[in-house]
Amino acid sequence: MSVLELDDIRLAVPHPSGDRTLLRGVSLSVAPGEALGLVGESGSGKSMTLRTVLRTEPRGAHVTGRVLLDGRDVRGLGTAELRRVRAESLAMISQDPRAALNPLLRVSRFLVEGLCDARGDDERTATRRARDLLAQVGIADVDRCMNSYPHQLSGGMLQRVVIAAAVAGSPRLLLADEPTTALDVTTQSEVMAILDEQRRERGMSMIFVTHDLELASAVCDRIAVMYAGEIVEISTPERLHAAPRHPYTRLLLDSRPSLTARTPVLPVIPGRPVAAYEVGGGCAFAGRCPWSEPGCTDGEIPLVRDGDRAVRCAREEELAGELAHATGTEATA
Ligand SMILES: Nc1ncnc2c1ncn2[C@@H]1O[C@H](COP(=O)(O)OP(=O)(O)OP(=O)(O)O)[C@@H](O)[C@H]1O
Repeated sequence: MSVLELDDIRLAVPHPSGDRTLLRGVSLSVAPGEALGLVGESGSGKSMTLRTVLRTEPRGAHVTGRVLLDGRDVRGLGTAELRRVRAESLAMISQDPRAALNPLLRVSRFLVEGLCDARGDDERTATRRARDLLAQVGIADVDRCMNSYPHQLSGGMLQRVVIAAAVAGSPRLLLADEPTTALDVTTQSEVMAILDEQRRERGMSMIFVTHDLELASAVCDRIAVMYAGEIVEISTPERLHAAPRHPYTRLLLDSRPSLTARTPVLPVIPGRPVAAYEVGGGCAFAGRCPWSEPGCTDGEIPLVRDGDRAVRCAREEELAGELAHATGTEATA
């Protein structure tokens, strides 16, 4: 059974000019121990998807569809049960570790109180565990870290503290929303390696939200590509790179900077990203797609599954070969 299954999640928020759709039927699953990358441009709905799992969507949002965590629909849980499920089964790591820590508490208090609450540890046991956890996430000077207030630590150190707290109870599912985006490049790779190592050692599943297709490909078993509030392609990193099936994925791959090809200007995807609420009939990407035809703007285009892959493109069969071999020719500067 999947650790997480999202089944046709639709989300709309109230707006003075009428409800605005932000998610248009997101379906995905995460297997035990699996890391799923959720990739797409800014505003495509990646963070909002995670928020439906945590049930922290904007106030007044209308949500339909099912969020099954180990087979139980978290959308139907009462407050007390939701709190218990969140504490036992889910952990969130966001871009800004400072938001997760109380600025008035030393790291030791943050970790020890968390461990006492979550596991019922006494203070001595929790302190010993907190120190072990900090060592496991690569903190060299554990004493100094335990005695520090958040403002005395670097972003990289703080994110390690947040990772230590997140993995402490070995939750079933880690939700990581751009956990390294705010860090410098060297710290980014160290923190990412620690997160990856801790997750694998504890057999935890993860949804990893990022703009960075390469980073997601390095640490995830499968990648789901989002566009305008829906998933347009799911695949393994290897197959996604070798043979993307959706034009948007192809153009995302083409718009990566290359260290070897000398291009005077970086190729970009033509046009601007479309918000979910702006999408009419047919394919949301049709207006920017070099391969679109008049038929692409009609009706609803389903996400068609094929083993561990899935694609939402009306021309998927015709384009399969072409998308696999196109190399940046369709992206424009
Ligand atoms: N509280 C809110 N109320 C209304 N709309 C919101 C709210 N938060 C986000 N949105 C809108 O929802 C859409 C999806 O946002 P979301 O944060 O999920 O995107 P994202 O793919 O995670 O982008 P980014 O990579 O920039 O974080 C965007 O159009 C955004 O403007």
